[in-house]
Amino acid sequence: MHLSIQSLTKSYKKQEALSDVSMDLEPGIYSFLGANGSGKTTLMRIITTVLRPTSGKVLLDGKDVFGMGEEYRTLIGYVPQQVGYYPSMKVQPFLEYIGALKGLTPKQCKEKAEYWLKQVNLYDVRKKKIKKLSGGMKQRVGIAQAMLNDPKILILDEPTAGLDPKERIRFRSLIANLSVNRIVLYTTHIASDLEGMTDYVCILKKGKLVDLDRPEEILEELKGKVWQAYVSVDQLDELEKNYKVGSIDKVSGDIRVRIYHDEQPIPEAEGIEPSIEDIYLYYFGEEAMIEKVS
Ligand SMILES: Nc1ncnc2c1ncn2[C@@H]1O[C@H](COP(=O)(O)OP(=O)(O)OP(=O)(O)O)[C@@H](O)[C@H]1O
Repeated sequence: MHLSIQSLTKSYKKQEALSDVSMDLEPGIYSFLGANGSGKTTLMRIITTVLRPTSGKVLLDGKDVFGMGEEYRTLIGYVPQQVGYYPSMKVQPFLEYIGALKGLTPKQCKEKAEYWLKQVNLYDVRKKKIKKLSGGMKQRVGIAQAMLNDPKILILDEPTAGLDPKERIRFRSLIANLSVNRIVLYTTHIASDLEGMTDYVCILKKGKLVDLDRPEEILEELKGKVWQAYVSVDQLDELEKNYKVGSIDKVSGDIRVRIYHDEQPIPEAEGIEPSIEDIYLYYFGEEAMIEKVS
């Protein structure tokens, strides 16, 4: 299975949300990292065919997915960013209802609902109302409903938003299990979501794909560009004006900062090994700082 995204561009009236994005995807996990408004949701919605691009194509094994209709939609499982999921319905009846909408027989609906409830570890709460579940549980209901027809392409938009650290870990292992023989795409703006969970990182910035590589390759690219220094408050102000600065903390009275720059920014800065958290700050330092201030 091969999903080819070719020169996708999407313009909304005045705004270009995606600009000439191309990539080739094989089974595995792809995480799309980007600041707010970088075009992640727009790209996911085009891949699901919910949204048409202004130009460009999405091909599955050489066929244009917009011409495949139902044949393509049965291969797709989509977990959108915010879903209501009928709060007063109980978990299993909800899944069976979605199964029916997807064209499964009543017997298949029951079997598939029970199978996926076990897979996502929700079997014990199958008789509870959806509104009574935690954020992480609702997220898993979303995954179960997307998996009912065994899609070959699973798309999750911001699946870890609102999850606590334990739920995030659970989510990671669930996704790792699901990615065998499937293309799994998920969007995030949380760098730690990449840790030990993704095969490829796709970095979207202002609608453009600026990098697509294995996380270890991206870390390799950052080598020599991540610096650490101990500074005073005045120096910190100065640094923030001139450089991308991240993870500021106090260490026995001094302020420890990480600075992202292709060359040594100040003489007292020492080069350090890049970590997964640095990927986000390196690419989106400016936006991260704006978010912090606003
Ligand atoms: N229906 C729309 N009409 C007009 N502009 C839109 C529409 N949907 C998205 N945009 C704009 O397109 C750009 C990309 O939006 P998109 O939702 O794809 O980004 P995102 O990376 O998913 O952001 P977020 O993390 O905030 O969800 C943004 O500037 C957004 O304001």
